[in-house]
Amino acid sequence: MKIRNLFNLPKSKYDTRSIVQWLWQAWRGNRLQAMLNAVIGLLGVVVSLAQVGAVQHAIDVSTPALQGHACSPHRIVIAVIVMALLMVAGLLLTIASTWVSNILGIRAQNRMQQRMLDRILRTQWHGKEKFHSGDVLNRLEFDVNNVVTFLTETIPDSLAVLAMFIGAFCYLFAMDAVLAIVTIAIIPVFVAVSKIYVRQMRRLTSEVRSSDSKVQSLMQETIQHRMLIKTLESETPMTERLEQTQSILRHKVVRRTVFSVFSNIVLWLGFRLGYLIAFLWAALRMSRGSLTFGGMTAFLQLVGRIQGPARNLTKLVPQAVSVFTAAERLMELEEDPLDETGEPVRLDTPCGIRLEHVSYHYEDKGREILHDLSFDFPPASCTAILGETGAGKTTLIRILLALLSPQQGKAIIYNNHHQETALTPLTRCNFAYVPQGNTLLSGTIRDNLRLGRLTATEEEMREALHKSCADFVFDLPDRLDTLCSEAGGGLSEGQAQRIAIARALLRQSSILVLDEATSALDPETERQLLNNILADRNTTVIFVTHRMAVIDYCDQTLKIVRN
Ligand SMILES: Nc1ncnc2c1ncn2[C@@H]1O[C@H](COP(=O)(O)OP(=O)(O)OP(=O)(O)O)[C@@H](O)[C@H]1O
Repeated sequence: MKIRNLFNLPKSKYDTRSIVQWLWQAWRGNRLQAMLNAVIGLLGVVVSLAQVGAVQHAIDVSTPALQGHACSPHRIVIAVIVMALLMVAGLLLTIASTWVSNILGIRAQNRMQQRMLDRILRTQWHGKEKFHSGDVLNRLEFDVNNVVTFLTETIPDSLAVLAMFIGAFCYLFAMDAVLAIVTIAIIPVFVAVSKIYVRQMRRLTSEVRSSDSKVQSLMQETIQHRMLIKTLESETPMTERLEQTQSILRHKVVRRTVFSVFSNIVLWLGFRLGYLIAFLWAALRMSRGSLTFGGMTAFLQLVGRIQGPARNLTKLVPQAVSVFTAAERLMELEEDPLDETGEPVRLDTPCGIRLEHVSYHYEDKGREILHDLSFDFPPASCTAILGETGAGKTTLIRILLALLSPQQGKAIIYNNHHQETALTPLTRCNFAYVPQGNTLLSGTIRDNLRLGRLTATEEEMREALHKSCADFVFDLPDRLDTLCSEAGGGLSEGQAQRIAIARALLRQSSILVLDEATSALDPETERQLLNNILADRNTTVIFVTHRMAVIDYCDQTLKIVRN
């Protein structure tokens, strides 16, 4: 029977086999931690069962009736020393387990987050994001944590738990077979009940997870647009919206908690009942003289050591189900194909671009944004792309940068040395791009410039800043080490734009694409900047612009007309 049917999981787009394969791959990356946890867990079982034997032995050697003569203090002391050594061993194992969980745990989680983030960054892009960024963050944080904890702690711990269960059962069986069977007789009932439990818990947990994602998405978007919200005087509506979203989450958490408390009470009653039965049985045997006092103590400890693992094993099922949910949520992030990989194709400068009958429409929109467009951007030329808003200028830029590929026609990069090739992600190295708006990241100005070229020297940064009319950086108290907050916070729009242009210049690419990149500059600075950029006749420059000042500098224009 399929696992999904067994646990009544809702239909998913991934089959059980692919989820298990995905989890297996994830496990392979964290083998060391999982194995260490398993070894520590198994040693813990050995120590724990040895403790039972040691206590039994210590009590028995201290009981005169059993010894038939006065007890030897020497033997009692040795028995207690053995108990103490086993306690120390238990403590050392607990320390080792905490160390492995915390130190190696955070490493394993970081590794998986890095891998996922890298995958997301290299995924093909189709014009807009599939998931809300808050939702993606929620998955990268909680679902990754869930998967890593399950693979590196829960599964190895379960091995130890199983070993403890079997070891304690055998020990008890050797002492009293009937009692051992009575102790585990309740397990089939648990398995039957846990099926109903899992179904309900799975539904409640997935509702809580998706509400949690919504709360995080709302908070993230609110903080991101704090300025806008202030200017719209929408602080109260936004807080109220958060309260509404959170109240749904609270309601779902309450429902899940009520269900979980109820299940725990039922579980607790079952285990207590089992314990009382075991106690009664052992007490009766002791009263008849067929069980020593040490034996009675061992009995009770062993019942605990059977019931504890049994309880933990029952928890494994809902945990496994929740890991399946987490794995599916992470697999969704890896669903889209990767960009083409390989050696970047860098052509000798200057390069041009030829569009041959290019047509493009976004996947979910029927309207053709670009229709049968043919155009030549010759090497070392300067072109202005014009067009009314929404006509498709940015779409065309995305095609040049190979972020989108046309459904029809060809987009080719070429040079005067007869090199030419179709535009692909591998030809992106020939481009430097300055997008619309403020695109600086948090960190220093130097950090932002290094995104243009990691190896850029201070002198090269100075030169690029000078070319982009951003000499003001050297008048700031911390110069290149001036800290910007998110989206270049702390700088004016025009200052951020000029640093973004310097960052693009540092790429030293043969084609420079600027999307409304001078919109926040005063006419004099804009003129100076255009002169500086166009002085390099090895660079092909493409402006998307509505500004006459820019158009006047260009050799040709391309007007995109709305279809
Ligand atoms: N990811 C997308 N999915 C579907 N349609 C899109 C997507 N991105 C843009 N569009 C649509 O494509 C059309 C062209 O958009 P584009 O951003 O290229 O226009 P634009 O000329 O750059 O506009 P503006 O001057 O306002 O920036 C618009 O009608 C827009 O609604």
